[in-house]
Amino acid sequence: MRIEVVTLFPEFVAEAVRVGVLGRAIERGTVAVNATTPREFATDVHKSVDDRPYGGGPGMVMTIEPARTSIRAAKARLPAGSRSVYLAADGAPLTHAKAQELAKLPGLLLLAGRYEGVDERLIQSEIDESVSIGDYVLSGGELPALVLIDAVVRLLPGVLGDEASAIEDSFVAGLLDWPHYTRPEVFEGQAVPAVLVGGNHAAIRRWREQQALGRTWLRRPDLIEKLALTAEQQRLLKEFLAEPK
Ligand SMILES: Nc1nonc1C(=O)NC1CCNCC1
Repeated sequence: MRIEVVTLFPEFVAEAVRVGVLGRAIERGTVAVNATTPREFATDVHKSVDDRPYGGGPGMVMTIEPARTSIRAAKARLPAGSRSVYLAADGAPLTHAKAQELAKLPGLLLLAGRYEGVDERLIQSEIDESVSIGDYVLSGGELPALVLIDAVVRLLPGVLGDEASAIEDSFVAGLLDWPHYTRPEVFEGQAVPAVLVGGNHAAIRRWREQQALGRTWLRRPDLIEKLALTAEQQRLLKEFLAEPK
């Protein structure tokens, strides 16, 4: 997969993707991430990329040019069938399902905006869809682009050492994750749940599913409502809720 990020801070993106799972996926050639700036296509002496908003109001707006030239140059480096995404607070939510959908594509163009936003005509002419990583406003689209890249790349074949860890991620089942523990087995008197050190894999799977169900019910009832829980899941959840906390 090839990913082109159009951003005013290409060095930030280039540095951030060099670490961890992303960095290894790039080294292996599973994914290529290239970041470029519209500023290299700016024709005025000040290398302008923004201007004041029509209608007044605070802040600045990213102008159509040179961003459009930059986007089109990036698209020319992407394979046919690639998709262009604008990271914006008013975009559609980034979900696991969306990440799975994007992970099937041969390439992605990610536009990371700054300022109040970008000229709407640029979005209309160059962008396939807008995506948001959450209902809050950030100072730039670079962190959202990096979040999207991480969520997508970890789903590519061979990227995760143990592919099961992506498949087992509770979000695949529409649930929050279960709690994780590692050594020491007892820390300041707090022991790891006995089931996890008992070696009974069926009991461990059951406990993890029960924890995922319980935590989702407590923290994200909106997710639970979307699920058609099996009779066994309903029983596990009822048992979880009956336990003294
Ligand atoms: N939340 C967000 N998910 O994606 N992008 C988000 C965001 O806040 N973008 C900023 C909005 C204001 N202009 C600079 C970019």
